[in-house]
Amino acid sequence: MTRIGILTSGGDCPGLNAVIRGAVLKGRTVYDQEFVGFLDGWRGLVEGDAIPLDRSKVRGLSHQGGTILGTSRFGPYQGPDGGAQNIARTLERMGVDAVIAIGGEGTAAASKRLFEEGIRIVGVPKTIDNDLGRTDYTFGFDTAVEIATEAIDRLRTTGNSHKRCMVLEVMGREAGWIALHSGTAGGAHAILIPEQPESIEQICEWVTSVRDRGRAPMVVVAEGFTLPDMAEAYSDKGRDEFDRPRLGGIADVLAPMIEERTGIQTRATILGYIQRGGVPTAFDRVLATRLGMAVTDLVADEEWGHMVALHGTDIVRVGFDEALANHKRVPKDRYEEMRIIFG
Ligand SMILES: Nc1ncnc2c1ncn2[C@@H]1O[C@H](COP(=O)(O)OP(=O)(O)O)[C@@H](O)[C@H]1O
Ligand SMILES: O=P(O)(O)OC[C@H]1O[C@](O)(COP(=O)(O)O)[C@@H](O)[C@@H]1O
Ligand SMILES: [Mg+2]
Repeated sequence: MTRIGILTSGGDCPGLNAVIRGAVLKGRTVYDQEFVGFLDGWRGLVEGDAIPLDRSKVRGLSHQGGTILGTSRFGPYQGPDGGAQNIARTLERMGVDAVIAIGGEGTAAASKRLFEEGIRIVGVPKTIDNDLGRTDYTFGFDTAVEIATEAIDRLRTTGNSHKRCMVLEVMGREAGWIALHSGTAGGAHAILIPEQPESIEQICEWVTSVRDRGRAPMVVVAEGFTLPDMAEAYSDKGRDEFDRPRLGGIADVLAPMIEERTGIQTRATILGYIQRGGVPTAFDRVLATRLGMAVTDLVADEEWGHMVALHGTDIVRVGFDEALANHKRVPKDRYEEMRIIFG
């Protein structure tokens, strides 16, 4: 019997629990695999802190947001017990044969390094930003887009009543997928993403033309968006555990600029962690369950160094290196497609 340790790492998102459930149910049923769950991401692996995961533990999990295992931005090379050699010893001591790491590009980069140093590890892609390469969609993204779209719908009615310009900030550190999709679904008059700088003059031109038609302008901005004169994304919250700037707040920067230049009352809303909380959509539950089930095949086939991914409607296998080499940002033509109707 193969004993597998599962961990969830990086930012959480709806669907993580559905992956865990899918893996445990299929692994037990088809391959007679046994599971433990490492707690709080890589920390649990490094410190050998795990709980047993049997059928009863994953019951009813597919609709539950968050992760029952906890997550963190702790790194596998961190601390006196970190590093591949120590981890190999810890796994042996715990009788764990293989690791399933559910995470984004940071987790995949760490997994790749561990794999190259001999750890039997496979992955499941996770990112709410949807920017991991070689997979069409990641679970959590659809849920975030639904939540952001509902926010736009709600902001519209209050914006219309007051004839105000409403600026909604959504997540998207380096990729503007959530902004592009929710802005498109909600009929935003301008969508601002990290990949495409827009000048404040251009933004105000769109806002003014909307007002001139008697409408209340709706602007959706991703947290990683920069104006042409900004060297980096707006951050006033210090740094995260991995020493990256914590983003958030660009909407508060833009709103007074728009108000001052256009004379239109402008209000900012930062959606924040609401996008990552709560129940996953049906789409995300299905995707997460399928990915969780498929990753047990990777372990059974000993395809270490690979992760499962969505291509069209198929679940396929891709190498960590391949996924990491293709950071999936919004292509110019996808942005231009919508930009035509801004304003
Ligand atoms: N290149 C790397 N080498 C080793 N560890 C890494 C690397 N990149 C990220 N990590 C670790 O993996 C954790 C998860 O990555 P992070 O980028 O925070 O989330 P995600 O996996 O969701 O992208 C990081 O906080 C860090 O501790
Ligand atoms: O939980 P934290 O560290 O505040 O993370 C916030 C960041 O996580 C994200 O949600 C993306 O996280 P993932 O790539 O890990 O899914 C970003 O959009 C946001 O900048
Ligand atoms: Mg990341």
